[in-house]
Amino acid sequence: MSDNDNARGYASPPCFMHELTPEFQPDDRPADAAAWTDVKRWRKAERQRLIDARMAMSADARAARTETIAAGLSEAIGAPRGKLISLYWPFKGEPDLRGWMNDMIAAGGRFALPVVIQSGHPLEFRAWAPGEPLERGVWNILVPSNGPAVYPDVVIAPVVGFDGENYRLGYGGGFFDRTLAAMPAKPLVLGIGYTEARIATIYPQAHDIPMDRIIIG
Ligand SMILES: Nc1nc2c(c(=O)[nH]1)N(C=O)[C@@H](CNc1ccc(C(=O)N[C@@H](CCC(=O)O)C(=O)O)cc1)CN2
Ligand SMILES: Nc1ncnc2c1ncn2[C@@H]1O[C@H](COP(=O)(O)OP(=O)(O)OP(=O)(O)O)[C@@H](O)[C@H]1O
Repeated sequence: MSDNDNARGYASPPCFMHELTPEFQPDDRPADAAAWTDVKRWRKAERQRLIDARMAMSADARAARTETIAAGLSEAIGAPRGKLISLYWPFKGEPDLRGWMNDMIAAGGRFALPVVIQSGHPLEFRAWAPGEPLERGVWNILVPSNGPAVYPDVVIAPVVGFDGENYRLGYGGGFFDRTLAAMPAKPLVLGIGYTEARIATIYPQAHDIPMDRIIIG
C-alpha cells in the first residue's frame, strides 16, 4: 500500500445535503414555525436586495427589457380577442406594460387591474380601460374607481424574485397566493420580471402557488 492511498481525501465527504434540498436542516430542526421565521426573515432581505437592484437599472435598459417581456406575453397569451387579462399599475421599477396593453386592446383584448381590499384578504380584479377613472389605493398604487369585479382568464403577476420551479417572491402581502387559491376557476398565471430576478429558490411554503410560466426580459 502506498502512502498516497490515504492522501486522496477525507474519510467521508463533507455533507452538501443542504445545497441539494432546501428543506434539509443540518441541525435536524423540524420544518416548523422556527423554520418559517427564518424563511420570512430571508425573504424580507432578499426582496430588498432585488428591488434595489431593479431600481438601479437605467430607464433605457428597463424599456428594452420590457419590450422582450411584452413579446413573450403576446406569444404566451395568443390572440387577445375575447380574453380578459389582469395587468398591474407599475411601481418600484416594475416593467411598464401599459403600451403593450394598448396594443392588446386594439386587437380585441380586455383588461382588469388588481385592487387590495384589505390586508389578509384576496385581491379583487376590476375591469378597466384607458381613460376610465383611477384612484390611489394601498401603497399609492392607482386602481380603477368603479369597474365591476371580474375573474380574469389571464393573470399577469410582476415578480420581485422567482425560482426554477416558477415560484414567485412578491412584496410580502401574500395577495396573489390568496387570490389564486380563492378563484373559482384557475386562470393562466404568468409571472413576469427581469432576468436578474432569478434566484435558486424562494424556499416555497405550503401557501405558495407556482406560476404557470415566468416570462423574463
Ligand atoms: N404594481 C403592482 N400592483 C399590485 C401588486 C404588485 O405586485 N405590483 N400586488 C401584488 O400582490 C398587489 C399589492 N401588493 C401589496 C403587497 C404588500 C403590501 C404591504 O403592505 N406590505 C407590507 C409588508 C408585508 C410584510 O413584509 O410582511 C408593508 O409594506 O408594510 C401592499 C401591497 C396588488 N397590486
Ligand atoms: N392562501 C393563503 N391563506 C392564508 N394566508 C396566506 C395565503 N397565502 C399567503 N398567505 C400569507 O401571506 C403572507 C405573505 O406571504 P408571501 O411571503 O408568500 O408573500 P408574497 O407572495 O411575496 O406577496 P404578494 O403576493 O403580496 O406580492 C404569509 O404570512 C402567508 O402565510
